[in-house]
Amino acid sequence: MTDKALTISNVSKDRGRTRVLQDIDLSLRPGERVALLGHNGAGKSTLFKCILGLTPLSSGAIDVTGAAPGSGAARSATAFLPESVSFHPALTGREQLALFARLAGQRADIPALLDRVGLGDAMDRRIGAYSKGMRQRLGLAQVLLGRPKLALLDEPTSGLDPISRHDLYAIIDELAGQGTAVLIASHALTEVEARTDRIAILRRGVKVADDTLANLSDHAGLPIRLRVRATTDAEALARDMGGTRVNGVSVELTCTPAGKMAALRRVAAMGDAVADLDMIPPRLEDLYRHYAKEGAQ
Ligand SMILES: Nc1ncnc2c1ncn2[C@@H]1O[C@H](COP(=O)(O)OP(=O)(O)OP(=O)(O)O)[C@@H](O)[C@H]1O
Repeated sequence: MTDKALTISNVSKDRGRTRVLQDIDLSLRPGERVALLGHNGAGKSTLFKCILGLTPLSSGAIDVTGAAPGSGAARSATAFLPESVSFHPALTGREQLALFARLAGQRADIPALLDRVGLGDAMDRRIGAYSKGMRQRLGLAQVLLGRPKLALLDEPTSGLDPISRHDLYAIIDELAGQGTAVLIASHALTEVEARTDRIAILRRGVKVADDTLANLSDHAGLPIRLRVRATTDAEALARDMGGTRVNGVSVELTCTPAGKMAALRRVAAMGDAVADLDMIPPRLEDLYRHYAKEGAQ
C-alpha cells in the first residue's frame, strides 16, 4: 500500500532518437495540488500520456495509487481533463454525463453535478451549442463524477473568462479537499502561483525545480524589491538611500532575502522622509524565468 496518489520514479522517454523526458522523479500525496510548468515542448503532455498509460516508458516506473499506468485500477482512480475537451455535439450536457456515469458504473445526481459546474441552466441544451468554456465545465463535471484519487488537468483554464477561471479553481480546491491529488499543466503562472501547493518545472524533458513557492524563492535567491514613497522629496531620498527613482514620487531598492531586515532598518532610519513602503517579493514569473532558463538549477 502506498501513501502517494502518484509516484514517478526515474522516468525517461525517447521519441525516436530524441529523449523527451529524462530521469523524472515526481510524487503527489492525496489532496496535493501541484503545478507542472514548462515551455512549449518541455514534455508536460508526454508526462501526462505516460501517467495515463497511453505511451510506454523507455525506462523508470510510474505508480498510480499502487497500480500500473493504464491498468483497470489506475484508470478508475484517474481523471484526465485535456486542454481541448470534445464531446458528442448532438447530446445534451445531461445526456453526455449520464452516459459517462453509466459507462463508469457510477450512480450520481447528474443535475446537481451540472449545477455545481455552472451548467444548471444549460444542461438540456445540445453540446454542439456550448461555448469552449461550457465544454470545459462539462469536462470538469466528468472529472468530479469519477471521484478520482488523481486528476490530471491540462491547461484547464485556457480560453476561460476570469470568472470561469475563478470558479474552476474553486472546484479544483474542492477536489483536493476531498483527497484528490491534482496535477495541473499550465502556462498561466499568476493563477497557479495562488492556487497550488507545489510547483514542478520541466526544461527540455528534465525536472529543474520541484518545491513550494517559498522554498523555490529562497533557493533562487532572487532580489526582493522595496518600493519607498517619499513624503516630499524623492530625489533626496534616492540620493540618501541609493536606488532608482520610479514614478516621480518613489524610490526602488533591491535586497537579497538575507539582507531584507537590514534594508528595512535603513528605510526606517529615514524617518518622516518616508511616507509609505511596499515590499515586492519575486513572483512566480521571475522564478519561472530563473529556473527554466538554460544553465540554471
Ligand atoms: N507523437 C510524438 N512523436 C514524436 N515526438 C513527439 C510526439 N509528441 C511529442 N513529441 C515531442 O516531445 C517533446 C515534448 O512534447 P510535449 O507535447 O510533451 O510538450 P509540452 O510540454 O506538453 O508542450 P506544450 O506546452 O506545447 O503543450 C517535443 O519535442 C515534441 O516535439
